[in-house]
Amino acid sequence: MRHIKIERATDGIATLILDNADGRMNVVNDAFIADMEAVTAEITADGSITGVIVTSAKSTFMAGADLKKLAGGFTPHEALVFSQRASRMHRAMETSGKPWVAALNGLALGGGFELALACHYRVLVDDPKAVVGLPEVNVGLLPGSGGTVRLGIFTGMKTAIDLLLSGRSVAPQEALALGIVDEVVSAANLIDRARAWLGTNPDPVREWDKKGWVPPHKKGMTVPENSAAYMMAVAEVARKGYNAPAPLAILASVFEGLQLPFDKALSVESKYFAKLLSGPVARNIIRTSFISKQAAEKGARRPANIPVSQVRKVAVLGAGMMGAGIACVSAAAGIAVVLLDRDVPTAEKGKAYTAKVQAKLVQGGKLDQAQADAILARITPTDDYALLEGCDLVVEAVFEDTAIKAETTRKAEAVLPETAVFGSNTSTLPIGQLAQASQRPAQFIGIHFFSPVDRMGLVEVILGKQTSPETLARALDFIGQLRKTPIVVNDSRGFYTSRVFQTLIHEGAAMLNDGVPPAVIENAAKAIGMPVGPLALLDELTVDLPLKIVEQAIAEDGDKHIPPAGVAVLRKMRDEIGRPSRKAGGGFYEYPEGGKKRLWPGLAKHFPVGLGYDVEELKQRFLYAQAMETARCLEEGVLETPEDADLGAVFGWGFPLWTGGTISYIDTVGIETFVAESDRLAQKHGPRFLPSAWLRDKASRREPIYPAEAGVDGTKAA
Ligand SMILES: NC(=O)c1ccc[n+]([C@@H]2O[C@H](COP(=O)([O-])OP(=O)(O)OC[C@H]3O[C@@H](n4cnc5c(N)ncnc54)[C@H](O)[C@@H]3O)[C@@H](O)[C@H]2O)c1
Repeated sequence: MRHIKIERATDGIATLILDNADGRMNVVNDAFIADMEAVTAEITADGSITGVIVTSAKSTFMAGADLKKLAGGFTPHEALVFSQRASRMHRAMETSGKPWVAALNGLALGGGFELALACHYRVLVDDPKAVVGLPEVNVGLLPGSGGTVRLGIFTGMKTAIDLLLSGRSVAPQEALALGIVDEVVSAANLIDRARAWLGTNPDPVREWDKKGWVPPHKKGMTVPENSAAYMMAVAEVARKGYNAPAPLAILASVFEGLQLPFDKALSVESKYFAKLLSGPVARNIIRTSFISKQAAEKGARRPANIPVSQVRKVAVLGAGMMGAGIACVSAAAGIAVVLLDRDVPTAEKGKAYTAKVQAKLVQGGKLDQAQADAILARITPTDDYALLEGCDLVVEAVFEDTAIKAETTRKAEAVLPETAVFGSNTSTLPIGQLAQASQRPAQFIGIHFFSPVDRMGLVEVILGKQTSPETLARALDFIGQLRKTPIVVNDSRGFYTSRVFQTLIHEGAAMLNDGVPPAVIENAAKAIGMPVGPLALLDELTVDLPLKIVEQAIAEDGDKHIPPAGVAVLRKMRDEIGRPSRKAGGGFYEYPEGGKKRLWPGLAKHFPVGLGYDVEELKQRFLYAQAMETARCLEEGVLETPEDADLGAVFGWGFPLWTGGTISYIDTVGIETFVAESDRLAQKHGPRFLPSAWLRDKASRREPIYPAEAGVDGTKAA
């Protein structure tokens, strides 16, 4: 047995020690299930064994399912077989005729906690890191090996729904209060307490396996608090506008499970699980937010054969909003930071941002004061370029102005070591253009952070034509030190994220011109899962910024991918109406002092509401506009991989995770449908939706953009 060790004691108690031979954590996969089936059969047949303790040799108990396996592509039948087998594994433990106790020595999540729930008793170590929970909803799934059924019985509908729909991790004391673990004890006492409970001669037959057991909510809808909790949860799911099918499947599985005989309930749960696992949403979420993300973080795009480097001293030029954030995350990663601005008070103000962030972490118990002080002490605010001596890498974050950026580049290079990498945090200016000011264009690169830097995990790396592979490797090593997720794109106007993101706001503005009520526009964007509506976004950005970008693009290459009607709306807001932004006192919204922002009623006069609109088509326009522009980026070589496209979309500008990202969205819709629907939208709304020959060609060959038939780890689908 490779993943489970069995120790037999003279008192008849067998201890199973989970110890995944292939990885850092215990996970549920075929190999583990096979081991567990064999060991359970052995225990059941062995009359000398009187009780079983399950614990782990790792620092955690068990993390859950092997996500690589789950993303591998399942048919509905394969998914059903997988779920039923895992369910049977737990049932075999539960009905072995011996009492089982889970001695949870660390975190137990997902499949790990389902295994614990299948034991007759659970003892959890009293350690803040030893959280328990069923987070499957976060990957578009439900716990499919008894989790929804047992949790429903243990806690009742309301708590089960709360835990399953939030997917939250529960700390030991709360787990005890909720009754999902039976004891919380110190690490030293864990096994003794498990053993002591077995010593009390517990009944190995669960109540639901006894004759005459009535499911707790057999009366179903007639139990008022049960049906009320269910209906309120359904309404809440609708209100939040979830697009993934998992929440509704979870609700149905718990609700129906509480009304059925136990094994029937498990089989219903398996069916819901199979539907989710064989559908595209779970696959998309897992692929982007786990598999591609981890690959990017482990250096998927890092040029090989270049020694791994480490930044010890970084210069951040410009201590404004972005520079302050970049200094903060660099110092927190243990890097010495020179934070330079035009004058010392401004640089000091930038440093104060780190003090504020660290103070919050100390307050929340995430950091102690000495650590916070050490982080702050790493930042040296200055206006003196001489201090840049010895910096391995620079991130320039001064105003978005080519001349100012050129001046800071020249001044910095005069002092920096010959080998230093120069990264610009520009969001729109082509890297090739900025590199003209550099004496060392091979060492010049775009390192584009997102705001707020300390909370946004993505960094878009932009390669100029002359950027060397070594510079790319060193930039990626730096991003790795900051524990952020990189994507790598090639130079062009707006690169990838800024270029595609603007299509959302221009589409929203065009809708206003079409006569769609502003509230409907905002709600349509939120209904697909965008975090903020386009009009609210425009108010935050100020209409000047997208206008400047689009006007330049139109002047240079007559951009046909931006709706002219949307551009006209932005111009009108700025030039005629005089409401360019929130900062300027108001834009599409008004911001009453002390009150909540609300859409500005004057919009109705300037943009009269038309006769009709189709909300589904509005949603489609938002999704298609962004997906189409991403496809163009891939076709033009701005993007090199669909993985970079999806990571940038989801983690850069908040494209809804349920889609997996803009390219996964096209593949999920189906490339032929995407092209046909785009043609329809183009006819109705303009050439920005027209598919290119490249897309049409793929559609004619029914060739998805992600490599066909390959699992996400490169293996053939199971
Ligand atoms: N704001 C965002 O969300 C965001 C996101 C990604 C990238 N960016 C890019 O990051 C850069 C900075 O943006 P920001 O939002 O932090 O701007 P900001 O206006 O908040 O900060 C810019 C800072 O640069 C300083 N500065 C200006 N000229 C200087 C000079 N000659 N020498 C030294 N310091 C100088 C200013 O004093 C100011 O503190 C821009 O290129 C912007 O496009 C911004």
